[in-house]
Amino acid sequence: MSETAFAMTGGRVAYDGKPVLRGIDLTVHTGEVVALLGANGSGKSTLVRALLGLTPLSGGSTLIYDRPPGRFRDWWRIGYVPQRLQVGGGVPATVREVVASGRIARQRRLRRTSAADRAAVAAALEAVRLSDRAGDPVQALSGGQQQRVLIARALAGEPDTYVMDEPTAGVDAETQRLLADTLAGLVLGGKTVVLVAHELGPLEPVITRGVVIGGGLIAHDGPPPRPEGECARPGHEHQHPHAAEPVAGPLTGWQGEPR
Ligand SMILES: Nc1ncnc2c1ncn2[C@@H]1O[C@H](COP(=O)(O)OP(=O)(O)OP(=O)(O)O)[C@@H](O)[C@H]1O
Repeated sequence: MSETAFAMTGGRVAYDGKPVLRGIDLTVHTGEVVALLGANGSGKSTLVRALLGLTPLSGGSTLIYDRPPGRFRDWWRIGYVPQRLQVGGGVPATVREVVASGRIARQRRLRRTSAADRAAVAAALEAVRLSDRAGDPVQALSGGQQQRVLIARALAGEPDTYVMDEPTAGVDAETQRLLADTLAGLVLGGKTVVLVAHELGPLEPVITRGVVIGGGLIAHDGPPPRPEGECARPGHEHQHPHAAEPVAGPLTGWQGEPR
C-alpha cells in the first residue's frame, strides 16, 4: 500500500501580509510523479518550500510522511533541488563537494564517509555527465551546469522522494533528455517526485499528475497536460497557444487554462 509522502490541508502562506497561497489541499502518495504548474509568481516555489517546512504556513497544516516538518527526522528520504544554487560567498566549493553534501543526511546515521558514499557521489556525477568537472569550483560552471550539480546533489543522497524546483530551468535540450531518462529510472524504482515546471518537455511521459496553481489555489489537479494527445482528440475544439509548438513547447496555454 502506498504511503503518504506529503499532505497539506488548507495550506496558507502570506508574505508581508499579502496572501500567496490561500488554502491548498494537496496529498502526494508514494510513487506519484507530480508536476506543479502555473504562471510566474503563482506560488509554485512557495508551495514546494512550504511542503518541506522551509516556508512557514500562516494557516492550515502540512505533513511529511505523517509528521509535521518540525518533527520529521528522516531527511535522508528527501532530495530537494532548489531553484538555484546558493553558493556561500567566498567559499570555493568544488563540484564534488557540493554533490557529496547530498550525503550528509545519510552520513549522520553512518557517521563517516564510506565507500558507499563515494560510489553514490560518483554515480550522481556520471548521471548528470559532470564527472570530468568534479574538481572544478562550482562557481566556474555555467548556470545550466550548476543546475545539474544540484540535481546530482539530490541523486547522491539516494532519497526515495524528490522535490525539484524547476530542475530543467536553463538546461539545454540534451540535458533535459538526460534528466528525463534519469527521472524515468527513478520512477521505475518506485521513487516519488514532485517537480515544478514551466515546460515539461521530455519529462512529460514520466509525469503522472498535473497540479496547476492559480489565484493562490489549486486550479486543476488531475491528468498531466498532454498537448498533442488532448488536442488531437475528437471534440477538442478550443485552440491552445502552444498548439502549433512541438511537445517540448511551453505550457503557457495550460497555466492559465485549467480544465
Ligand atoms: N521571500 C519572499 N518575500 C516576499 N515575497 C515573496 C517571497 N518569495 C516569493 N514571494 C512572492 O510570492 C509570489 C509567489 O512566488 P513564487 O516564487 O512562489 O512563485 P512561482 O510560481 O514559483 O514563480 P516562478 O514561476 O516565477 O518561479 C510572488 O509574487 C513573489 O514575488
